[in-house]
Amino acid sequence: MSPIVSITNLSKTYGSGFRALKNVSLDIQPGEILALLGPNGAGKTTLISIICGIVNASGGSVTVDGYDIRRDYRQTRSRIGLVPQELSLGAFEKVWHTLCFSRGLFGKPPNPAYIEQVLKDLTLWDKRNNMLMMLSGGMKRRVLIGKALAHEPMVLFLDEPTAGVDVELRQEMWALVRRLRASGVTIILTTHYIEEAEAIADRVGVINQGELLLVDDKDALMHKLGKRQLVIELETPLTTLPGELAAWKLELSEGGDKLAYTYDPHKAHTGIHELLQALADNGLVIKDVQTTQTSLEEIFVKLVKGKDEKR
Ligand SMILES: Nc1ncnc2c1ncn2[C@@H]1O[C@H](COP(=O)(O)OP(=O)(O)OP(=O)(O)O)[C@@H](O)[C@H]1O
Repeated sequence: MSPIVSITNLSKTYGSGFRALKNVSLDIQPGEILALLGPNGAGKTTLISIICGIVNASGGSVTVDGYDIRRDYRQTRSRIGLVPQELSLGAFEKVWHTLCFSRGLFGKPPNPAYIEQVLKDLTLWDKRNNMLMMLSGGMKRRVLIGKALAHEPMVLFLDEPTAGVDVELRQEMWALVRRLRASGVTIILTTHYIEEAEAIADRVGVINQGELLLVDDKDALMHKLGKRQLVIELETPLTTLPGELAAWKLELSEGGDKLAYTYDPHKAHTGIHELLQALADNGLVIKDVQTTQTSLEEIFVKLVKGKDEKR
């Protein structure tokens, strides 16, 4: 399948001389949800802004559905919907009119049935005649999504869709993103929230200081870099580990009451069965057991930190 967005060696140096993007290359496949994860100032918005034609690249190229963003700007822009970070909506405009107007800007003929569907999908239908200033923050955010969808784009960019949004609304937004994907829209979102990437992305790209450190399938990333730990709580704390347990490379907690065994859950043989047997053979009585999985957050922090330390 050809990528819907293809980014090749993209660079951006702002007028101040600051290099916000350094040779970024990335292919985005139709129908996927890609999360671009990175700390403040990593270059995420710059990347999106270049693809949407708001910022000019200093080098490299981008195609959308096979069209070049510079040469075929109108073709590419009409295929893209952008939901910006900031709420930038007129106060007195009505919801329905906002979406219809936005559609018109792209030269698309009116399609009330489509706009109705978008508003229903965004659960804004009963607010269609409300002025924007009468809406809650969460509703305004959904109007921004509706505006971005009004011209039927193939690719939707969401810049920090849930920044400053409460937990309930965040879950609602995630469900909405999934529904949009199911309707065939490719979604690229930027986020600081690792749990957001973990919850909805098919692939995760990590950006730091203008560089794309990696892009990988979310599950593969967790699989490759994630580790699982079995934490065993003992009835009686230990001062030292019995030599017979050396093979498991256990970590003994400070108080001596917990043993941590790190293993690969994807291996046919994890060694847990033998470990439990060896504990019993050494007269160690287990009080409790617990398993923990490295989160995407830990993986992300390790990646970004590792890169910073090399500088
Ligand atoms: N117009 C500009 N002129 C100069 N530097 C800029 C300009 N716009 C952005 N930058 C710088 O480029 C870097 C990347 O900014 P960008 O907004 O792309 O980051 P981001 O990853 O989206 O950050 P955040 O998560 O905080 O939104 C930052 O250091 C920023 O200060």
